[in-house]
This record gives sequence, structure tokens and C-alpha cells, in this order.
Amino acid sequence: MTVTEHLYDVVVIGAGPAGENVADRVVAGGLTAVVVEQQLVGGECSYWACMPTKALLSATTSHPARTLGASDAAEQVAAALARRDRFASHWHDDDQVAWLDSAGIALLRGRARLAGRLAVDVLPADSDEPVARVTARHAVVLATGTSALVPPVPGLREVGAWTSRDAAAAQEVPASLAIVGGGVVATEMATAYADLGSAVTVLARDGVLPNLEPFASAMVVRSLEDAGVDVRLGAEVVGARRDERGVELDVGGAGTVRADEVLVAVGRRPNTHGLGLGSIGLDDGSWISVDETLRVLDRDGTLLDGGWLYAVGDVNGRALVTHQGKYQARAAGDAIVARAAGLAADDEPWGWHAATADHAAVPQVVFSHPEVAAVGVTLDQARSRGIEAVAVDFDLSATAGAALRPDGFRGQARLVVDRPRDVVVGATFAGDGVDELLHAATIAVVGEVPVKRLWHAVPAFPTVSEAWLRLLEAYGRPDSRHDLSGRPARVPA
Ligand SMILES: Cc1cc2nc3c(=O)[nH]c(=O)nc-3n(C[C@H](O)[C@H](O)[C@H](O)COP(=O)(O)OP(=O)(O)OC[C@H]3O[C@@H](n4cnc5c(N)ncnc54)[C@H](O)[C@@H]3O)c2cc1C
Ligand SMILES: NC(=O)c1ccc[n+]([C@@H]2O[C@H](COP(=O)([O-])OP(=O)(O)OC[C@H]3O[C@@H](n4cnc5c(N)ncnc54)[C@H](O)[C@@H]3O)[C@@H](O)[C@H]2O)c1
Repeated sequence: MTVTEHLYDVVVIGAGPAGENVADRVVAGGLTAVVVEQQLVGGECSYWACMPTKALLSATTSHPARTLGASDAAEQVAAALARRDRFASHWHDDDQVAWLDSAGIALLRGRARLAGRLAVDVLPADSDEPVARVTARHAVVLATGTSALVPPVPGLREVGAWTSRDAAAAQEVPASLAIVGGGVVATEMATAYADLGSAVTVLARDGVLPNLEPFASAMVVRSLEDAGVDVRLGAEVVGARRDERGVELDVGGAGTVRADEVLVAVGRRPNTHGLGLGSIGLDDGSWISVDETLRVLDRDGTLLDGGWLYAVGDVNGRALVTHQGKYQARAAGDAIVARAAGLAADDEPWGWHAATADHAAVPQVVFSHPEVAAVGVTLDQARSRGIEAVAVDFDLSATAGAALRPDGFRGQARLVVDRPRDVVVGATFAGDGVDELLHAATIAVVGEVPVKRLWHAVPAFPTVSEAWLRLLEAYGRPDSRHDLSGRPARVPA
């Protein structure tokens, strides 16, 4: 077979949100770029992750199918799945391909494999013979994302366990669903499938949302249980088998759990198998370590081969959310443009080309009921990093803004403050609609705004944002502070 030859300034492997954005940035900076994609332009987020799962969640919030009669429930489920299909663009990428074209980014379809310095082979999905060789003048960018991790539990693969892709794209709602894991995917999918009418069991070996503040986790567990979900904390699945009645899971020391389907949601692995990492001295299948401008590091932590290879998005394992991958893409894309012009990158902490926020200020919203929105560190994480931190808590329902929301609003907020520096290092809000409170907290953390100055950021009345005022009152003015133990805020009359 003839191998076609191509030359671009930048070659991007993977057209997920991170790959698309780095290509966009280098083209905007005057370079040429090609993206190599083996599946759909748009990546996991558009077709099997963010968009379809949020469409499922938002379709059922106000009228959960589980609360309706049989025929209304069937209609509701069909409408929810159809809406989800639209948000996943029916798994066609024409619109995103058109966008690439409009942005002046070239596309090559196929599986990319590194072939040494600045060289990438493109292979058909079903063959190991390259059909194209693409050479980069300046940089190659890995943006290959991650796939669901399936733990080595005997029988789990054999029973055809669902991964997040199956849960996001299912065309039918199983009557019962067991979920292994207690992280973000498990929580969101337990919420969605319970609302869609499945009898859901969550087997959360390490707890539910264990990386978030305990109060948020407790609120989500209570709400899942209120929705009929059987939440089993500390339950570890040690075996699985399928028979004519469905799947049976062995739960170590705690009997068995039966369900029509089982969803495995215990984290991700990098899409680096068969990527040709061996040709540049890295290990096949490994996470890719990078420096602050997203250049790939060698096994010993030094810059790999002069710095022609970058890695952005999930594949570098720094922060597995779309917005952070896009942030890295902007930093890396601009750094590539600067270096191609012979300029130094601005790689100091918080510099134009450094992805510093990955370490200090990653915002995330978990779209459960209630929603949980968090940025920075929890109190425990702050203390384990050696920060002399205190927490202040506030019941969001005590704001006038919350009183004006639909009846029954419940919510809770916590700020984590670095006491010696008097700056906010973490914030968590739990409650429906709290996602829009998050960006103010992200700005406070990124800006390291002193509490004394935050005191002057006056929240409008009557909004839930008044929680900020109450939290700062609870923290106290530096001259009148006495008890910073984390007790709930007293709300002045
Ligand atoms: C169920 C679920 C829900 C999520 N919800 C959210 C959310 O609400 N908000 C949020 O911020 N994040 C969410 N995430 C995380 C988000 O999906 C990822 O952080 C994001 O998709 C990562 O983008 P990426 O571009 O790095 O990789 P991906 O989106 O995974 O894209 C990588 C692309 O590279 C391609 N590729 C891989 N290897 C090759 C190769 N060798 N050759 C050519 N192409 C290749 C793949 O086909 C894919 O298209 C969710 C994740 C899951 C699993
Ligand atoms: N709304 C969002 O932003 C959103 C939504 C979904 C997913 N995501 C991202 O996708 C990524 C993947 O999500 P996820 O939920 O798969 O991973 P996760 O890392 O959020 O959670 C995985 C959980 O599984 C547990 N676990 C690990 N091994 C286990 C085992 N063998 N048995 C039982 N439990 C085990 C871990 O303790 C952890 O709590 C996350 O990084 C998340 O940020 C984001």
C-alpha cells in the first residue's frame, strides 16, 4: 500500500476537546496543524461523557420517571433518551468536522502512532500497516484521552459489564443496575438511572465522592437513598457471574447483589496503548508526565528530547475534566507558537504558558441531586499539604435568595482558608443550582484574594451568593477573630 507523506507545523493526536483546542490555538497563532482522529471528532466529552450524561440528568430532574405511572414513565424515558441522542449529535461528527474546516485545521482519520522524533504514522483501525506518515516541523501533541478502567475482578469482563460509554449511550433502561465505584461517574449515573426508573445499587468501596468535603458526600448519599438507591458504603466487589436472571456480584464478606446490568465506574486509564511510546523511550500504556507548559518528560523527569512532544487533556492525568484540558490546550498551543517564533515561553507559575491552576484551582461540578460544586482543596487535603487551614461553614438555605427558590431548597457551603496567608484555598457548595456560585470561588482561589479585600466584594440582595458574606463573617475580621474551629456561621439578624 502507498504511504502518503504530509508536512505540518503541528500534529495533534486526538480530536477531543483538548486536541481541538490546541489545534485551534496554534492555527490562530499562524502555524499549520493537522488533527489525527480514530473515532469521532469531538472525543469522549461530546458523545459518551459530559454532554450525553448531562442531557440524561437534566431530562429527568423535574419529573423523575420513578415517580410516574407506567405509561407516563415509559413516555418520559423515551423522551429523555431521545433528548440525550440529540445532545450526542446521534453519534455523528459532521458539525465538529465542519468546525475544524472553518478553523483551518486539517483532519486525517485513522489511528496515530508515534514513529520517532516529530514523526507520526496513521493506520487504519483494522491494520498495522501505516497509510500515511505525517511529519511535524515544530511539535507533536498527544491528546488521546482516557478509557474506563475495568479492575481485575474475576468475571467482571465476562459478564459484559457496562462502562461509562454504555451508561451514557444506552438505548434501554435496565430494570435494575448495580454500580461498582463511588466517584463522579458512579454518583451521576446512579442519579440519572434512579430517576429513569432503574432499581440502582451503588457499591462504593471507598465511599461516595470521597475526594470532596464529607458534608457534600453525606448530602448526596441521603438524597440517593431518598430516591430509592441502595447505597452500600465500604462494599468491595470480588467476583461476578451472569445467568439467565442477570448479573450476580459477590460483595466481599457481605453476600451477593443481583442486577440486570452492572456499571463499572472506578476511574480511567490513559489511551496510550499502541501509541508508539516505545519509539521515544517511554512505556506503552503509561500516563504521560509533563512540565508546566505541557511538554512531555522522560522517565527520569527531564525534558524529553529537546521538547518537541506535548501532552494535553486527560492523557497527562493532571485533572480529568474537559475545561482543564482546554485550559492546558491554550497554554500548550500558545507556548508552541512562541517557541516556533524563537521566543521563550512564559512558564513561571501563573504565566501565560503555564498550567498552574491544575495544582491549585481545578473547579468541578458533580451534577447529582443536590449538585456539588467545588474548587481547590478540602479541609483535609489542605491540612495534608501542610497548610494551616481553617474551615467556615454556612447553611445556604438561610439566605434570602434561597428562600425565593422553589420550596424545599437545601444547601450547604464551606470555605477553606489558609490562616497565615488569609486567602481562600478551597470552596465547596452543595445544593441545586449551586454550579453558578463556583466561578466566584475559582477567582478568589486563583487570585489569592486576601480575605480583607474579599470583604469588599458585596454580594447582591437577594441572592444565594450572600453566602459569601456570611462565610466571611464567620471567618471574622482579622482584628476580631476568636473561634476559627469551623463552627457554623451565626447569621446576624
Ligand atoms: C461519563 C463521564 C462524564 C463526564 N462528564 C464531564 C463533565 O460533565 N464535565 C467535565 O468537565 N468533564 C467530564 N468528564 C471528563 C471529560 O469527558 C474528559 O475530561 C474529556 O473528555 C477529556 O478530553 P480529552 O480531549 O483529553 O480526551 P477525549 O475526550 O477522550 O478525546 C481523545 C480523543 O483521542 C482519540 N484517540 C485516542 N487515541 C488515538 C490514536 N492513537 N489515534 C487517533 N486518535 C486517538 C479518541 O478517539 C478521542 O476522540 C466526564 C467523563 C466521563 C467518563
Ligand atoms: N461532572 C464532571 O465533571 C464529571 C463527570 C463524570 C466524570 N468526570 C471525570 O471522569 C473521571 C472518571 O470518573 P470516575 O467516577 O470513573 O473516577 P473517579 O476517580 O471520580 O472515582 C472512582 C472511584 O472508584 C473507587 N475505586 C477505585 N478502584 C475501585 C475498585 N477496584 N472497586 C471499587 N471502587 C474503586 C475510587 O475510590 C474512586 O472513588 C474523573 O476524574 C472525573 O473527574 C467528571
